Amino acid sequence: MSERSGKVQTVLGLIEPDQLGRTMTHEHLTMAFECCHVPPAPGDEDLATAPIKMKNIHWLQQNPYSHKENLLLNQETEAVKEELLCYRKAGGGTIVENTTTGIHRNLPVLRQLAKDTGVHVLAGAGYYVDATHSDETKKMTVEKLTDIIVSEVLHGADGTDIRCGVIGEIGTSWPITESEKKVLRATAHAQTHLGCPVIIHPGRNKAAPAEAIRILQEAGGDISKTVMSHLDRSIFDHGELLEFAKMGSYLEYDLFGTEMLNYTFNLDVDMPSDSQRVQILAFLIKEGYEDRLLIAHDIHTKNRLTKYGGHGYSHILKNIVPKMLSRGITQNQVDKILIDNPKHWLTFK
Ligand SMILES: CCC(=O)NCCS(=O)(=O)O
Repeated sequence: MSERSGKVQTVLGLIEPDQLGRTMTHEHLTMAFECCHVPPAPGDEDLATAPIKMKNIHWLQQNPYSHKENLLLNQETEAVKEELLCYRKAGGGTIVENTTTGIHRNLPVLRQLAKDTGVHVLAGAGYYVDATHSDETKKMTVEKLTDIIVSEVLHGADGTDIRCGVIGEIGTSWPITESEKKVLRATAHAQTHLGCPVIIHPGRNKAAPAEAIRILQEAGGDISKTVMSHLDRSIFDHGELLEFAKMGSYLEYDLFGTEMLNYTFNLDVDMPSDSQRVQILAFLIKEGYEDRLLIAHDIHTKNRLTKYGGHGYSHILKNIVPKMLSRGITQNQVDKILIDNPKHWLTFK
């Protein structure tokens, strides 16, 4: 048994699982997303370079990835700190910060935010999608990748002594690349060694979540302690969703607050509204999955912050929970989704 067994590892050290409280299992507090810039539509070039102003907010919400400055959440630490204080006031306890290598993880900033706000923050080990893997990363063996991920959890990451409390978000594209497959196998090996929580970012295809789970499974990963993120934009057919749910991972709806007409990363996808997300949660609860559901906002661009007219980190607590209750989801089920399920996922075996 390790010192982590039965505990949760935050950026300020180990805590008891009961200390977590209400938990957003997929957020970013500081990161940069230049890797995923989408050129603006013809005619929108001026909007894409204009300073962020009230009159441009709607365009920004519809085209968040076409404005380079909007992709730099790491410039907004003061605003994020204010938001975390509001999150605490609204009853929030913990944030799982999913920034991994490739999108500018900054552990000292996470530690300072946790100290300044009293919100428990967990950091993520491992690597984002292939497009951000360095040449050095791409050349690594599964064994080397495993050693690095294990060390990020046991000793600290990025040259600091700040330890990660989850592996992920581990990035995958569609189709999953060879480098991403190695990282998935290393994730499974590290999880076997550590007994820790894992969280996966699937490629933008309905087959992507199951394929990532199969690779983890074949490498010995513990799927019952693994979260599949971004199901909001991945699997739409209810039958296919239930087939995926049977594989046994946690099912995460983590794009609450994102309502856009054209999802520029995949124009075939109609991004659901928050009301539709609540309907899907109610459906999965009816089908017996209330112990496997997790929710979050996945804030990763400036426009999602209240400073820029966005919904902020408290949207779920302030607006979505009342909506869930009004749609027949019970308080006990809400508490499972926000408190009990995150607690079980985040506790080391
Ligand atoms: C780093 C943040 C991230 O990957 N968010 C997911 C966005 S999406 O793929 O669901 O559009």
